[in-house]
Amino acid sequence: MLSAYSGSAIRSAEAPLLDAGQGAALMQRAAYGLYAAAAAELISRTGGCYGRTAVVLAGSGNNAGDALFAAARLAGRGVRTTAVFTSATTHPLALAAFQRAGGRVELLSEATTGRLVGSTAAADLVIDGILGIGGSGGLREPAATFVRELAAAATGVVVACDLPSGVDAHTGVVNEPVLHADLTVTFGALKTGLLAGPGAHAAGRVVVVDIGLAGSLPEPDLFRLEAADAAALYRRPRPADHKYTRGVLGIAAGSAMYPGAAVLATGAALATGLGMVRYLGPPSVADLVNRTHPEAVCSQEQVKPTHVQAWLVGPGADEDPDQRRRARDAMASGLPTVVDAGALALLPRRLAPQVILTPHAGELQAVLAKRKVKATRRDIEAAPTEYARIAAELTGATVLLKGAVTVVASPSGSLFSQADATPWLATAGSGDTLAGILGALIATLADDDGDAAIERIGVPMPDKWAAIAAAAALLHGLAGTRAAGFGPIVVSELPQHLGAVLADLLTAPPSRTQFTN
Ligand SMILES: NC(=O)C1=CN([C@@H]2O[C@H](COP(=O)(O)OP(=O)(O)OC[C@H]3O[C@@H](n4cnc5c(N)ncnc54)[C@H](OP(=O)(O)O)[C@@H]3O)[C@@H](O)[C@H]2O)[C@@H](O)CC1
Ligand SMILES: [K+]
Repeated sequence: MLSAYSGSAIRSAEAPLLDAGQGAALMQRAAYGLYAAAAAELISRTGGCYGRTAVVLAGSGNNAGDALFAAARLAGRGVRTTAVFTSATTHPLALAAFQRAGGRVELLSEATTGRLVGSTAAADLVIDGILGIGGSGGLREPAATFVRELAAAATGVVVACDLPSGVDAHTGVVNEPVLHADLTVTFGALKTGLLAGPGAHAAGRVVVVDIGLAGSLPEPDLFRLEAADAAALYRRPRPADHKYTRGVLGIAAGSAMYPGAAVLATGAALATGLGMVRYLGPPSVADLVNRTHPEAVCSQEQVKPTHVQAWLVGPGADEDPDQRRRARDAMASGLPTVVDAGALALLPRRLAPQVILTPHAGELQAVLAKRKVKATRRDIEAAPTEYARIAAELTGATVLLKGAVTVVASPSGSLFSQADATPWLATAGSGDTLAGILGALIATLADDDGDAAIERIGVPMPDKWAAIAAAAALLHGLAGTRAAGFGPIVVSELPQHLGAVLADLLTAPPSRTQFTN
């Protein structure tokens, strides 16, 4: 599991080391890590270092200090380095080291912007050292115009120092213009803004350089599950199991108008693996589910007499009054329940953490509007962690906000983010399969064995449902990525790919990694 921290958490972890006079040593560790990663990137893209060109974009603070010390080391390997200063002052010792190593200096101004955009775009490597965790809001002029024009040009490889300048370290909000990085080299620990929101896309691949903060870090601000965590969380069948001990999921999905949603959710739940799916819905849809998935037990029952460990309600349920009643009863049942699509319009005032809402940004907008929180869809897409957290707080439910990076907020305040999906998954029916996967996971992990699995992966118990939701997003993303390897995704085929993903995960547990996005 990856853990990420806000900028202020990193600052407080650094504080005792700075008080002990280790500031310069911290910067040297950061600069060496940046140099080594940038050199490796340059070599892999251009075949070497000697004679290549690099431009460092340098601001006024320690972020520029890291970047200039790293550039001085690159100059020592024969890289022709230039620093473009966006402000009249900078880190004096780093500037001196950079100039001693032969680096050239340019000052950005209105008059020099056009020329410097041209020379920076032509360089083999650009290191973005304008702002780090000391930045607030968007870039100021003249840096803003320079970066806007540079971002529109084709550049060599872009390496961000600590984080892309203009990305909010805490929320991942991108204050445009931001130079998107191919690689972000971040110091001490992952920053929340590199794993969440649009910041995750601006950061590219992320490498963490250990500068010795590990012992001083507080509780993480955000988690990301890795494939190894999903494998550790997954409940494998045991010799003494029968269909009722493995977990039964009740699905009240689909309607005469949208029967396919029931088929997709059922198929995904079955492919995830569980004891049984009980399907409740109109006869015509039950008939279709029976024909496509004969192992599902179909009926027109209501929620109350149905024996299940968990519920999935909402996909394709439309205005069907029986399905609406089932959705309301499932939410009131006290059982773990996935609430998707149409059922999101039926939420009672207050829910519990084992109820997991799975909106996209538009649906979350409607959920929030009913609770007097005004936000446009764009606001939510720009700051998904903030709005998911507000929704979890206001409803008491766990909230999985679907998006390019999926965010899960626990009503305890914890956050997860998963970036396993491929854009190919943005297609009708995809959400129904995610709901089915999540439904199967909550049905199989509802009991004490589920609690033990949560302990095994090191997640605090109040965040059990959020972690399971994150695991569902991860499995859905991996299955989608695998499916997209064969071209555009046909969602009804996703369960087959999910089966293959699970087979790999469960037979050869994947190794853990420090690289993300
Ligand atoms: N602490 C340590 O020892 C270590 C720190 N490390 C490194 O230091 C980085 C943090 O450095 P930092 O604190 O100096 O801030 P930094 O991000 O360089 O910003 C500089 C200044 O920019 C200004 N500014 C703010 N917003 C702005 C805007 N929108 N547009 C333009 N300017 C803006 C603001 O000054 P202002 O002009 O507002 O007075 C601010 O003070 C960290 O990310 C890591 O790389 C590592 O080496 C490990 C050891
Ligand atoms: K930066």
